[in-house]
Amino acid sequence: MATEARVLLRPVTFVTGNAKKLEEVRAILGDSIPFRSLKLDLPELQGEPDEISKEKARLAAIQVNGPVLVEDTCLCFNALNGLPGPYIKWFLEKTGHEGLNNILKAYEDKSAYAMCIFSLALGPTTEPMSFCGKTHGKIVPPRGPTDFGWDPIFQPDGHDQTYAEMAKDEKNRISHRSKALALVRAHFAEAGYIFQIG
Ligand SMILES: O=c1nc[nH]c2c1ncn2[C@H]1C[C@H](O)[C@@H](COP(=O)(O)OP(=O)(O)OP(=O)(O)O)O1
Ligand SMILES: [Mg+2]
Repeated sequence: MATEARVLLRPVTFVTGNAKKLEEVRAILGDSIPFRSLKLDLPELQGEPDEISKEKARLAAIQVNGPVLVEDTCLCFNALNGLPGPYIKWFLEKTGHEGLNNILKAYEDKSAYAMCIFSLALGPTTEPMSFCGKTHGKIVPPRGPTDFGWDPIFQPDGHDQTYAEMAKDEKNRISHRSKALALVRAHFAEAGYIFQIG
């Protein structure tokens, strides 16, 4: 059955307040999906990661009044059943890399996963869709440049470097963000959106 083509009159706006995320999204997507970016620090609810991301998309779609893409990133410690999860931003700000390592000193299990949930809303009245990517690894004492969040303390499985130590294109090949964006691209390929951008 042919998918109904949907015409988008505007490029998708990727809304984020985080310049490093935007840099990675640009590098990963290239020109596969026409998008522009908008810097807004959207309020984030408490709750399950999928709902937090969808709610960001709803708020962004109202502000932009057009198609939007947002994402919410979690860092989940298995010893803590997934926490800090969506609250990693505040844990990182208040306790730093050292504090995050110290929390896990109480546990033998240092395993963790990085998770990105992108949410796409085609407009202010359509229900957002989510796309989730995960990369498994472990929490280690910080190594490498400190210019992006918790990258220095996350070492993905099968690698001996932290995200921070890796070359950018290597991180982008294996990251939670690129896995989620592969699903976003597949959705765009299947949904048959047509961009009529004047
Ligand atoms: O690949 C990553 N490698 C290392 N650190 C990362 C990564 N991706 C997000 N992060 C940090 C940013 C923030 O401290 C927290 C997620 O919080 P999160 O709300 O998703 O990000 P944000 O508020 O900075 O930007 P946004 O305006 O898109 O919500 O983890
Ligand atoms: Mg945020």
